[in-house]
Amino acid sequence: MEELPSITVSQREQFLVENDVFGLYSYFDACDIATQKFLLEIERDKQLDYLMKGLRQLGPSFSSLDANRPWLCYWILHSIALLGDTVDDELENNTIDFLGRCQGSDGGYGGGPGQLPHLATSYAAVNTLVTLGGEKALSSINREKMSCFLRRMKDTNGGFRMHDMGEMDVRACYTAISIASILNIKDDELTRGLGDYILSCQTYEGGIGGEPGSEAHGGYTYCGLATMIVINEVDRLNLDSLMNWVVHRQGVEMGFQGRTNKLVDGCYTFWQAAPCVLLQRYYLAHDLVLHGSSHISQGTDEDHEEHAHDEDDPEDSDDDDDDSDEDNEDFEDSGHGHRVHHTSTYINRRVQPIFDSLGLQRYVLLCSKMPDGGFRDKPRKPRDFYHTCYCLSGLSVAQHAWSKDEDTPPLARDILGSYANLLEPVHLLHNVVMDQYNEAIEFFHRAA
Ligand SMILES: CC(C)=CCC/C(C)=C/CC/C(C)=C/COP(=O)(O)OP(=O)(O)O
Ligand SMILES: [Zn+2]
Repeated sequence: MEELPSITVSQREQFLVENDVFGLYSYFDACDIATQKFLLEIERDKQLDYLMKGLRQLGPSFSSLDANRPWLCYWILHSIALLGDTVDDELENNTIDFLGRCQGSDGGYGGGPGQLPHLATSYAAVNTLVTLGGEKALSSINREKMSCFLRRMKDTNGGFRMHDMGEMDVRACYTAISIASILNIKDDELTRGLGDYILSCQTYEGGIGGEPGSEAHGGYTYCGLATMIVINEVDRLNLDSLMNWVVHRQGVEMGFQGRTNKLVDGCYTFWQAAPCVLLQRYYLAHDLVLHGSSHISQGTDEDHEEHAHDEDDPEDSDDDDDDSDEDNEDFEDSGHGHRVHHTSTYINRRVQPIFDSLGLQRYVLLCSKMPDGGFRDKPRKPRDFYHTCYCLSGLSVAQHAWSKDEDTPPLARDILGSYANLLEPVHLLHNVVMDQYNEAIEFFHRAA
């Protein structure tokens, strides 16, 4: 008897995931329009309910995250901010007090009160306080001591360690430089040799690994690229190969994988889509040509139509060829508190994303979104706050990817599902919502 060809464990896992994902897409395609609309809804109330409950009280299974408590604050509060909501005064004050107790006497924030200061939890704490905003939250950060902590983490080879005697990697570089940039304490001492270190982590594939010699990975690629942009050395990277690597991480499921030959995962919606947008905007701003691609230029995105905006899309009646760049107040109320912008207003400030933005939104909304709120990695996985934060962050990046700059709002056709799905825009280098970022920058500029 002829032997069946054997498949590897990885091939089998990939096959099972594709089966689940395509099963969900086929189910969606077979539904009537009303059900489809419902399935694509972000369901803000359910999201907020899941998030608010988590911020107030977590069950015993979360004890394993005891060294990550500022991260839980950030994942939850940033998700709430992306949804355009805020917490009440009591929750806000409790969060500020709690993070104050995580702040070490020699600077930086630990994973909980009395724990060793660590760069990752310091980044989470600072981003949480920036997300809360206001005098009390922002002034609770001891900038002088944070500056000492960052200097202590700096290594002579240019990189940073995660904590005293800790490991050195691209995450540490990014978290240190993101904190320093937001708090307005970045200087030559912190940036010296940093570009050399990140450069040594770019691999033959084009992406960036965690440390020299490690495999390229989406999480580290985001960290490395964002760091190079913040320190103004991004042109030292091989940008063409980085671009090539990152766009090819979007697979047949339409979500992103973290590294070559690995499975799709909702959290990479942010870690991989943000570098795509950062690179595309950098290429556009510097008049660089993307080799091997015709769609990076100022597309009028005709093929965008085919992804089905439905009958309530106000774009359908518009003249897409109008390239007027005037702010002609050409909007209407979507009925969800958002104002829908028409193509004619913003066409010159729009671009065809270098990844399939609507496909990515479809993966997040149909495969990662859970019926009772929260988001997950992939079908059959449970929801969690990390994936909720990065699925929502990535969804926001995908929705806003059609704009050449942060000031151009998305059109209805950029958003999969109703315009009520529109999320707040994030600052791509720090992953805090734009308004909160602007407030913090102003505050720490005055504090200097
Ligand atoms: C700001 C900050 C601290 C950023 C962290 C960035 C980040 C997500 C790094 C990823 C770390 C990593 C090697 C995951 C691989 O896990 P895996 O092998 O379970 O997943 P995979 O199969 O998808 O690669
Ligand atoms: Zn994940």
